[in-house]
Formats: sequence, C-alpha cells, structure tokens
Amino acid sequence: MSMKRFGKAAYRIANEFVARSGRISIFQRILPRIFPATHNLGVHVVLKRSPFPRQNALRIARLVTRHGRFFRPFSSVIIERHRFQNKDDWRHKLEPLRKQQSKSVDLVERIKQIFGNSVRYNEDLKSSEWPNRVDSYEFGEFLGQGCNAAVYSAKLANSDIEISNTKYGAGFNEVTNILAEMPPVSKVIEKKYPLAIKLMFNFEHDRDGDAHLWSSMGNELAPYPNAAKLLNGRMGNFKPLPAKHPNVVRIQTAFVDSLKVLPDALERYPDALHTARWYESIASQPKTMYVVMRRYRQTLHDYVWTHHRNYWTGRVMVAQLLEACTYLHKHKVSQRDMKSDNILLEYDLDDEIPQLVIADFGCALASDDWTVLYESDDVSLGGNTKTRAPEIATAVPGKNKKVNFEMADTWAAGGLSYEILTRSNPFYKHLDTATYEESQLPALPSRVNFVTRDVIFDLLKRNPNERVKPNTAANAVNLSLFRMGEDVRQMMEKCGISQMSTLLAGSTKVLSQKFNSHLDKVINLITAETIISNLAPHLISRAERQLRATFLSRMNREDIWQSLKYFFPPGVPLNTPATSSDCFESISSLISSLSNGSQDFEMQKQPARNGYNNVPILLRHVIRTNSDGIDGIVHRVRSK
Ligand SMILES: Nc1ncnc2c1ncn2[C@@H]1O[C@H](COP(=O)(O)OP(=O)(O)OP(=O)(O)O)[C@@H](O)[C@H]1O
Repeated sequence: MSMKRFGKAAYRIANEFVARSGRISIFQRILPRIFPATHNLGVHVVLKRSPFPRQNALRIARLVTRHGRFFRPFSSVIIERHRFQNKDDWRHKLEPLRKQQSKSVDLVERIKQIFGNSVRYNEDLKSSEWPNRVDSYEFGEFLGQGCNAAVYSAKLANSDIEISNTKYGAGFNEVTNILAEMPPVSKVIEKKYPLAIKLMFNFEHDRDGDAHLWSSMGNELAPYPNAAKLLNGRMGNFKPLPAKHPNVVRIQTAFVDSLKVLPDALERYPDALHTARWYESIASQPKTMYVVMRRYRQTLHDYVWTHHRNYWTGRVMVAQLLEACTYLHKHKVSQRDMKSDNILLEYDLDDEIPQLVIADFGCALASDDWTVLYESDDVSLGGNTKTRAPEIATAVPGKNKKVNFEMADTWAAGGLSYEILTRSNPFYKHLDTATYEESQLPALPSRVNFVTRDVIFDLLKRNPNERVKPNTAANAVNLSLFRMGEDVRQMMEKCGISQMSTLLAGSTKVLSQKFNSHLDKVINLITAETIISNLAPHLISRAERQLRATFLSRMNREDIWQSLKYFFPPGVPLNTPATSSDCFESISSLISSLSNGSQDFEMQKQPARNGYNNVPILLRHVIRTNSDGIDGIVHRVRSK
C-alpha cells in the first residue's frame, strides 16, 4: 500500500473512531489524536469503545512503526488498544485507570493536576540536596552587590556539574526560526558556575554565636520553603513561602559559616570585614550567612537597556511578573523592594524570551499579616522610596497606626511593566508615588495589546481597594497570550463567551452552569494548545511553556470570569456572531496546524499570506519583521 493511500486510510479510521466515541467530550476525543501521551485525559475511554478488529490494529501498528514520524499521533493509541485487547490480564492492567475514571473529576481540577504535578511542564519539580558548608563551594566571578550583601557565581567544589544542553527554546523571536523546518542550532552555553552565592554583610563581628545572624538576615529566606526549619523559631512569626515557584528566585540552601574573605573583598566592601577598624572586640570566629541560589543571567534593569525585544516578549515577561505577585499574594508575602535590579532573568540565547524571577527578599514582610505597626519613623517600610505604593508612600507614623502592604507589590508590578515595555519606569524620574494622579500616567504604545494596557493602568490605581488583584491581572495577560485562531477575543466569542456572560456568570446556578460550559470550551482549547506546544519546543520558549503550566495549574473559573471583563469591556459591541460550530473550527485549525508540512493531512486551503503559508496557523500571528523600533522594541506585525 502506498504511503499516501495508507495515510488516507489511517486518517479515515482515526476519524471514525473519534466519531464513534459517542458522548466523550471534545477534549477527550481530540487530544488522543494529537498527542499520545494524554492517556489519562481520556484516551483509554476511546480505546475501550474502539471498533477495530485485531488484524487491522496489527497491520496499522506495523506501518506506524515503519513510518513512525508521520503516524506518531495515532501510534500509541492503536498499539495500546491492541495490547489491551489481547492480554489476559488487561482487566488487572486497567484497574488503576478504571478507578480513576469512576471519580468524576472536574475538568479544571484535572487540568490543574496535570500542569501542577508533571515534570514535563515543571522542570522545577526535580529537587536535589546542597551542602551547607562554605568549603563545599568554589567561588567564581563577582556578580553584584547591594547594601546588604555581595553576590558571586559559584559551583560545587571538585565537581563539574553537567548542565543540560539546551537545544530548543529560542521562542518566537526570529522569523527564520519559525520558517525553518529544523530547530535552529543553538549555541550551547555551558555555565561553569551555575550557582550564585549571596555573602551577607555582617556588621556585628563583635557578637558571638549564630542566632543573631539568622534572626537579622533570615528575611532573605522568605522564598525558601525549608527556611522555617532552618530558622527554628529564631524569627518569631516568620512564615516563608511554602513551595518553590518558577517566577520566584530559587534558593537552594542557606547556612551560617566562617566568613570567607575573597580577593576583592577589601576593595569592594571593607566595612563588612572583621578587619574594619572600629570593631573593638572581634568574635572568636567571624561568621556570616550564605544564601546559595540558582544563578540568573541579568537583572531586568540591565536587560531592557541591552536587548531588543518585542511586545510579545514584553507581555510574556509581564505575565511572569504577575504570576510571581499572585503567588506571593496568595501566601501573604510582600517583597517590598520591587525595583528592576531585583528582578532577575534567565536565558541562554540572546533572542530567547527570558524566564523572570523576583529576587532579593531582604526587605520582605512574611509574617502571615499584611499590616505593620507604624508608630515611628524608625519602622522600616521596605526598600526604595520610589517604588513604594501610594498608600505606603503617604503613610504618616502615629499611635496605633498600621500600614497595609497587601497590594503594594501589585502596584509596583505596574511600574515594572512600564519598564519592561518601554524601558522607563515613570516613577523613577517623572512621577512621585505619593502625589501622582492616574491621568498623568504616560500612554503605553498603541501596539501594546489592549488587555495588557488596561491591566497595567489598573495595577497603578492609587486606591488599593480599586486596584486589580494580581491573579485577575495575571489571568488576563495570560489569556491574551494564547494564539488560537485569528484573535483571542474572537476565539472566545466563538466558544460562546460574551459581554453578557462575563457580567452574569455566577449570578444564578443555572446561568453559571450554562456559561461555565462555554468557558470550559475555551479552557479545553487553551489546554490543547499548551500540550501541543510541547511538540514544537523550538518554536515556543521554555519561559512561555512554563508560564502556561503555571497559569493552568492554579486557575479557577471564578477568577477567569473576572479577567474576561478585560476582553469584553462594557460598551464595546460584539462583532462576530458566536456559534458553537466555530469552536470546532478552532479545534480543526489546531489539528491542521500540527499536520503542517505533511501532504497526507489536510492542507491549509487558504492562499499564501505574507509568504508564510507553511507556517502553522498557531504561529502566524507572532511574526514580526521590524527591528528598528523606538525604545528598543522590535515591533510585531500581524499577518493580513
Ligand atoms: N541569583 C543571582 N544570580 C545572578 N546575579 C545575582 C543573583 N542574586 C543577585 N545577583 C546580583 O547581585 C546584585 C545584588 O544582589 P541583591 O540585590 O540581592 O543584594 P542586596 O545587598 O540585598 O541589594 P539591596 O541593596 O537592593 O538590598 C543584584 O542586583 C544582581 O545583579
């Protein structure tokens, strides 16, 4: 049988078995065709109902093996079915799956489990042990210094840590990458020193013991889930973040040990050394605290001045920043020093979309309480005055006066978003956080997506009660980043979301059920797109894949309804009639985008657009060509 004829037959059969799978949801029917590793999402349901005779299954399995690449989407489905039908112990094998299916797990909960617990989407779930002695590390170059510490690159002594060779992940920054049939060959950047060690400045060398070091420097450990154990009650009501987060600086370990005097120490921070002349009595063994972190490549401040970036990249960075704020907010932690020097970025290739983390928790408030008693000027209100939210900047000390930090980081994220998108944070120079009016906020470039523009404006509301919550803001920017169809809003309309549904969702039980079923279609599409994106790792950056996993693992319907108001602001009429068959169209476009380049699958029937006919539909809308943008922004052009 020719390859072409077989291809058609296999496609027809696959279609048929999808059609016969009866009441199984779109999600369960479509995903097995696209991505065989989605067994637990319903492929086994499909298999149990499959009408193939054994002979066909064997023949198909043989051909699949021969033309593996082309038929991979079907291969495991077919082979698995054959296995199930022929093994005597199939009941035993299916037991765990059958048990799983009998529980009717809510769609959103199931998606959250998949994206929250799978190493495929969260490299961070891997963990390892790190030594707690300064001799165990070899220090490298000086990375930076602030008022409280100096940071050096480092590695484990006597070890050559194998750094994974990142071949993929450059993301959508180059048209050539998108058009290339093969993933771009990337430079392998070997980090000889993959760690960064923060050597805290101890200005109290006349004090013996470790306890004062832990209690005065312990704040740094707010992002370290093991901190409570390390601190062992030495910091009263200190409550660190309970788990790692991809957008919060990764602390590997922390310890107190003898002060290591590095060759440049005397020149860079003489006052923090025990040789400083005003120490009257030096403790027997000068010590300090070391914080061992993952090493990042650059600060946000340096990045925006050294890199051309486009608004898509900017939006992915803003979304990551908001994800970090959402996580901190959920666990009642306020970083309180949100300036661009404290936002660190990781990337291997210059044109890769960076992974963004919030770092430097030295000023953090992590006491399970948003408020701080502010009775005198001596009470610390956090870092830089230019990045303090208006409610903090205008606080006046007084008896029983309390300052509330709940929405402070969220406000600062607004200024940082400006910096990401335009290079300049309006509060560093032009506006005063204590006195500015919202109407004075500079307009963001018109090419910034309308949802992101409105979100940033709402982040910078003076009144913390009117300010958008970080999770609502993060959802809105995340949703704006999906590529399905021509336009995200249109895709949502086609799935049945409207202005009315965003206003009425949650008002009654019946309406909620109806509108939630529309929302589930959108969530299905988004999930499918995210799973598919794993098949094209050279086209979507690691940062963006991680962002999607983070979003999908924490979403809930109520929050998403709030965020959808940014897509359907009151007063803007619908411009596309919504039909549910359109939603199927979106799904078909999703499938055909996968088969791009393969003649036996459905070909794109539309005429060439901008010469990018071979580019999968999913990717057409992020191609940009103009690299002479104002303010270092490379503009993104939409295909016509
Ligand atoms: N994990 C890291 N990877 C790479 N560089 C880092 C890392 N952590 C910090 N740095 C660099 O070291 C500099 C100083 O670090 P950090 O801001 O934590 O010190 P600090 O003394 O607490 O600063 P501040 O005066 O703002 O409180 C950062 O601006 C950054 O350039």
